[in-house]
Amino acid sequence: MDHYEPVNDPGVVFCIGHHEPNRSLKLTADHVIRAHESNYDMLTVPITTTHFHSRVLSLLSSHLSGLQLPSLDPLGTRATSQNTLPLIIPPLTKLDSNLTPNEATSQLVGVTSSWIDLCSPDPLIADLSRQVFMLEVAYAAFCGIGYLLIPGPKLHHGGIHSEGIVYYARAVQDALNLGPYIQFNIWLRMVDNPEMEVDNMGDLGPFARQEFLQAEPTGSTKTDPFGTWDAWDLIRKTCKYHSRLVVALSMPKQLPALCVQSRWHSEPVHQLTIDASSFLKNPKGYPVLSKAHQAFIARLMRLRTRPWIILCNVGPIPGLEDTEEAEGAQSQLSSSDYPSLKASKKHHDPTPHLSYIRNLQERQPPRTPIERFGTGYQDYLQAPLQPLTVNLESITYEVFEKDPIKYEWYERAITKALQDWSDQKKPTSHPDGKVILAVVGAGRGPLVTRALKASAAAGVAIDLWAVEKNQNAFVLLQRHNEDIWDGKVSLVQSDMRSWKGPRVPSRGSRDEPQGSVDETQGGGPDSSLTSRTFDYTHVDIVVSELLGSFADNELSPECLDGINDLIHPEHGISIPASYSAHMTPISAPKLHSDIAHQSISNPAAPETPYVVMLHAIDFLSTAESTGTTETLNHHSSSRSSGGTSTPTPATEFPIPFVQTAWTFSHPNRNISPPSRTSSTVSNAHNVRRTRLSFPTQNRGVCHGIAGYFETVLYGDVELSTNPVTMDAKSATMISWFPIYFPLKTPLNVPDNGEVVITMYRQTDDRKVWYEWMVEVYALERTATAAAWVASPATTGARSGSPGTDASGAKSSNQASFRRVRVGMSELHSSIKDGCLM
Ligand SMILES: C[S@@+](CC[C@H](N)C(=O)[O-])C[C@H]1O[C@@H](n2cnc3c(N)ncnc32)[C@H](O)[C@@H]1O
Repeated sequence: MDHYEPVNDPGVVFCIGHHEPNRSLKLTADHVIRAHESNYDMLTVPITTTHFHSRVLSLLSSHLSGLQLPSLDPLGTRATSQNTLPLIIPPLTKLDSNLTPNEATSQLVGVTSSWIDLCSPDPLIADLSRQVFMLEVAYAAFCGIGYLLIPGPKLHHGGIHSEGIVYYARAVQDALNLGPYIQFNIWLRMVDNPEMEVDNMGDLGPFARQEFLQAEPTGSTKTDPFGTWDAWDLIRKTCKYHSRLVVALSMPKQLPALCVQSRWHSEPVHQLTIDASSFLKNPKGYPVLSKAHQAFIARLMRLRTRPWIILCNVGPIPGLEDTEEAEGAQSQLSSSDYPSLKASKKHHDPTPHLSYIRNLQERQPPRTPIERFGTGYQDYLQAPLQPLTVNLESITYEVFEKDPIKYEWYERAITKALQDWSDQKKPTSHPDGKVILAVVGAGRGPLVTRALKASAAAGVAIDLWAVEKNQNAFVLLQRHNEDIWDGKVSLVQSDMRSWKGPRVPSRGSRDEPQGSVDETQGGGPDSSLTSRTFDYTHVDIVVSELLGSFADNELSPECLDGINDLIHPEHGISIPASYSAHMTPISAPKLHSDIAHQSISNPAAPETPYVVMLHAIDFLSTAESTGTTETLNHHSSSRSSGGTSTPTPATEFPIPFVQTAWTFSHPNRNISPPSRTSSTVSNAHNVRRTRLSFPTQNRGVCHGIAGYFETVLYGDVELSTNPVTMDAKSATMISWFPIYFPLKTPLNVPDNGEVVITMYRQTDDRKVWYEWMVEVYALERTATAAAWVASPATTGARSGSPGTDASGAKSSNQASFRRVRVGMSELHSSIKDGCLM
């Protein structure tokens, strides 16, 4: 069970900014106040002016006019001294920027020039662009600008596609050092659509010399859904997942497929820019967003760090821009778009886009119970609890006890078990015919209360025992026994593994009244107070809740082994009857970045499984159909948040492919008897290993493995944190967050590939730990079926991979595929932080 403190739901407040690309004002504190009065939270400001732009263009043009045509040298390179003759831009002058450090600066988002081309294949243009960029970053840093909006890399240069991104990334890396207090927002489109990448008058891109451009196209001219994400991935990798490097995402009029939306949802999107052209018109002519856009915004707004919304080209802020500029901007809207001022002055809204977004803020869907409960815990890494070795605090138990589902389900399971016991007329271990029920690991006693209720509901008498090793919690158990349970419970303060079992009156003395008894470790009912004699007997029903986020990671198997022999050998049952660990590979850039930074001081950080409320993640292996925006439109109401809710085809989430790693069942009738040659009991039967194959549809990066659990309490009463089954089995249960097994070095995953996870549960009879390793395969189409055909590893898998046939071979139109390993992690091990038994 996980531990976190719930906090009150603060509600969703949008932070909204205004972007005017041609803003030429010298912004002062008064302007910012004006913007606030209009209900905007912040404004963007260009770092440099058109004067600076003109100055750079004239420099370039006079430089080019004096240059010879770039030629290859005898060694075949164009990187010669002649061709790379630098052009140095002199420092900024007062006419080059309208920005002045003042009280308003902290409310401004600086925008660097979009007319540069850091990716240019022409070294002259790329270097000139780099200088412009650096001058702007340095001046923004000097002025105290905290946030910079950096237009994303230009991906298409004649026939060359996505080749210069590394130069862009290198420049950003330098900029991060130049502006040590600036957050750099790389402004990206959601998909790479070459048609959207148009050059404007004065852009440096078209000045690239023909000799550096390739005649023959190397890249596709089609839209690449993951093209801009690929560019981002390269930039942030070059910059080592820098915490001040984030995404400003431009939301297009037509949203891309859900798999692309999900990818961006997992990235650090700190700004969401919405152009006036992305709005639709409602019947009254007012700007509105489509249901799909609303759903995507709602999804982003549930993240721990909500993006700011920047409205672009939506007309002036009233009273801020001069009339000419205002008219220019407004002219983008046709006159029929809005009721004319004359016609309906009373209803005129000078900022209709802003009003709409503010209205959207009010209409944000309510948070799910787990979101409310876990506010502030999204993507927050926690070490798993070790309740076996550490005594929990009362507040921790109090948090557990707030779960609206778990205890209810336990009560149902116990009631059913008692009813079945009675219906099947099974003999009991108590001489009076009562069913002997023991809650082991009783904590502060909520399951004890539920067991008493279940007994009353089923009409089956029980002899109830509660075993707890936490001496502090035991005080409360004693108090509850007196105040709430009428002394009906026999309490045992002991580690369950050394409990000798319940004691019942000997057959001959069973008519004597039985009172409540307190038992300390190894002891029994205080028989000196009565004339009764007692015998040890079996437990009929053992109830425990010792589960962790990955089922067995809080050592439930080892604890329950300790009382295995106490459970009646024929009729005895355990609630839970079984539990299983489940997993799936994920992309989790935020978690990777946090762990990478932690590992500077703690080298074991990437070899530790963490409990974490997964939000900003993307499932790499999903069911084949990832849905469309249409689906999203139709079902925008049936949603909940992040990776923790159950996606169905009717929701906004692609369905993850989650597989079972292994299972434990209790009582375990297969434990081998203790060795005669050794005093220690072997734990070898609790070792597990698995190797599971996960098909991946879209390229991405695997940062680690998400782990979940399912448990059968009794019969059809089950609990689940598995995103695929949790809604059906135990919707709104809040007790557990998933577990996350990180990879030290993220692995790139190709389109239509496979991720294979090998995982061990290891033990040395003193502690338990996990080992994990990930391999990535590309599936190569082979000409004939004679080649070795893919046979995904599925040992231990409960179900086959989507897209694989019964034999495990990928098949499509008779084509065969060969698996080629393209990446492999090291074998990670949590042995240093293993769970002590
Ligand atoms: C996750 S808490 C559950 C507490 C309570 N049953 C509930 O559901 O709220 C697990 C409890 O088991 C206790 N525990 C763990 N291992 C134990 C052991 N070997 N013997 C006795 N108690 C144990 C812990 O001290 C803790 O109180």
